[in-house]
Amino acid sequence: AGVTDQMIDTESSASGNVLSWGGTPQGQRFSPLNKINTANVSKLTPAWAFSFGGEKQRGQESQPVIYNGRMFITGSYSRLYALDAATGKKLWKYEHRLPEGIMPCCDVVNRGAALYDDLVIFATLDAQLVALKQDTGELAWKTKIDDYAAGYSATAAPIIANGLLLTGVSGGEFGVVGRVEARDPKTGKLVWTRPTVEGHMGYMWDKDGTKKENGVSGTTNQTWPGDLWKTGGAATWLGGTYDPKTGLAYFGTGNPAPWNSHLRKGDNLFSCSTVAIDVKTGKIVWHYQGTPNDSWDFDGANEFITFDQDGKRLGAKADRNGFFYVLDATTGKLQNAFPFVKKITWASGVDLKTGRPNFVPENRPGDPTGSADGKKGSEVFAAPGFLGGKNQMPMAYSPQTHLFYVPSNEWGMEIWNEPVAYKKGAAYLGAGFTIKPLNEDYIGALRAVDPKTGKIVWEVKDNAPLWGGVLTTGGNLVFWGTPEGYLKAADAKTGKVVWQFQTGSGVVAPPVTWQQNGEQYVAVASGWGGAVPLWGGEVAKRVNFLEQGGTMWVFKLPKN
Ligand SMILES: O=C(O)c1cc(C(=O)O)c2c(n1)C(=O)C(=O)c1cc(C(=O)O)[nH]c1-2
Repeated sequence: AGVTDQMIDTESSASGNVLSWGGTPQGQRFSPLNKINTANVSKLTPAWAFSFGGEKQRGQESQPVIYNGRMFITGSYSRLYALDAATGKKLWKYEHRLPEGIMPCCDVVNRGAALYDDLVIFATLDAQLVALKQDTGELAWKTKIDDYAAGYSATAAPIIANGLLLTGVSGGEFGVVGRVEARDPKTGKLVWTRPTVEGHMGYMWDKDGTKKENGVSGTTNQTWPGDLWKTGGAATWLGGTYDPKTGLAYFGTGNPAPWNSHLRKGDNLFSCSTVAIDVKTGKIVWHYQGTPNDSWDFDGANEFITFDQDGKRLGAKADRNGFFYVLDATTGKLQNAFPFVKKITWASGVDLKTGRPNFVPENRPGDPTGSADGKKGSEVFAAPGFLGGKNQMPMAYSPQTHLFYVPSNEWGMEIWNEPVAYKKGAAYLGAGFTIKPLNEDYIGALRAVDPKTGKIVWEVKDNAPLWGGVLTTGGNLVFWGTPEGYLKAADAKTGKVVWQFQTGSGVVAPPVTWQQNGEQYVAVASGWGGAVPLWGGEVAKRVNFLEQGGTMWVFKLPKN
C-alpha cells in the first residue's frame, strides 16, 4: 500500500511515519509521540549512524521522511539514500549527475524528499525533479524545472498538497523569476505554474495537456519601475507548507533582485512576502509583504506554519527581517507582529493597522552613484544582518505548550550598494556586505516564543549561529542541533537542557521522530555547511574547530 494524500495530511509521527517535510504539510514539526520524554531522555543512546560517504562531506540540511520502516534521506550534491530505519542498513542510493556550472548561492544543500504512493521525489541543484521507486531506487520520471545556466537551482523539499506535488525555485541572487508549481506526482506533468513576481503570467494545463492562461500575478509595472520585474527574483527557495483546512499552500518569497533598492522604487511585489495559493487553481488568494522595497536581503522565504488560537486558524512566520508575524491563515490579515531578536535597526516596528513596517530611513543603504570608490555614502550598519534573525532552519510549534520554538540569530552587517546590470547567469546583487556579531557571548539563541503575547518565554543561547531546524514532541521535549555538533533536547516548558550528544560535525538539519516495533526513534543529519561558512566572514570562524561531515544519526532508549 502506497502513501496517500489523506495519510500525508493527517499523520504526524503518531502512526510511526514521517511522511512530509515539516512532519505534515502544515509544517508544525510537532510529534505527539511521548515514549521519549523529559523523565527518560537522559538515557537516549545512538541506535545507528550512516555516512553519506565520499568526499562530499558538507551542508547536510536534509530532513528524512520515514515510511513503513524505511528512511529516505537526501544528502548534499543531489544524492538520495534509502535506509532500513531500524538498523541503518543501506537499501539503495541514487546519485544525480550534476553538470559543471550549477549556481546554488548558498552551498550544495538539499532539504529533503516528498513521498507519494510508491515514489520518493526530490529536487536537484541543476533545477530538475527526480522521482524514484521507493522499493528499488529505479527512476520513475525526471523533469526539468528550469535552466541552471540562467541561475536556477532547487534546494527545497517538495510537498504534497491535495494530490499535487508543489515545488519552488532558487536563484534570487541571479535575477530568476520566482514561482510555485504544481505537478502530477505520478508523472511529473505540470498542472499549474504561478510566478511570484508581479506582472508575470501563470498557466494551467488540463488533462489533455492543453495550456491555458491562469492570470497575471499582480499588475505589470505597478510596484516595479521599468522592466525590472522581468528579472525580479522573489525566489520560492525554501519551499512551502499546505493546510488542508484552508486549501491554501503558503510559500515565502525571497529578496527582489538586485539587492539595492534605490534602483527599484516601489514595493516590488511579491518579493519578501508570504503568498497564499489556492492549490486547485494556482491563484494567489492573498499576500503579506514583510519588507516592502527590501534593501537588506531580508528575503521572506521562511516557512509559514498554521495553528489554532482562540478558535481561529492562524499562521506564523519568523521572518529574516527580525519580526515574528501572526496572520489569519484564510485571509492573510495581520493579527500580531513583534520582534523575536533583540536588535532591529531597519524598522522601529510594524503598524498593525496597515501591516507595514515603520522604516528607519537612515539605516537603508543609499545610492552610490558618482562616488569615487563606487560605494561611498551608501554604507550603513543594519541589524539583523542579511543572514537573518532566522534563515532556512525551520521552527516548530507545540499545540501542547502553545509556543513556537524559533532558532534565531543576533547579528548585524555593514552593507553598501554598488552599480549593477543584469547579465544572464551572473550574480545580480549590486551590494557588498560584512556580517558583524553583536554580542561577545552568543549569536544563536533557541527561543520559545508566545505568538499571543509576543513574549520570549525562554531561550538557550549558543556561541555560534544556529542553523539547524527544530522538533517538538508530546514528551514535552524540544530537539535541535548546533553548529558545535550537538543534538540537544530541552524541556519544552522551561528550556532546561536535559540531553545532548556530539554528532561530530555541525548540525544544520531539522530532527524528526518516529515509532516502529513499539520503539520511538529520534534522527538528525549532521554535516556543517549552508550559507554561514560561505558568507558569514568572521562569524563563521566561531565554529572553525569542527570539520565538515555527512552522517545520519539515529537514537532510541535502551531496551531495559
Ligand atoms: O534567493 C534565493 O534563491 C536563495 C536560495 C537559497 C537556497 O536555495 O539555498 C538561499 C538564499 N537565497 C538565501 O538568501 C540564504 O540566505 C540561504 C541560506 C541557505 C542555506 O541553505 O544555508 N540557502 C539560502
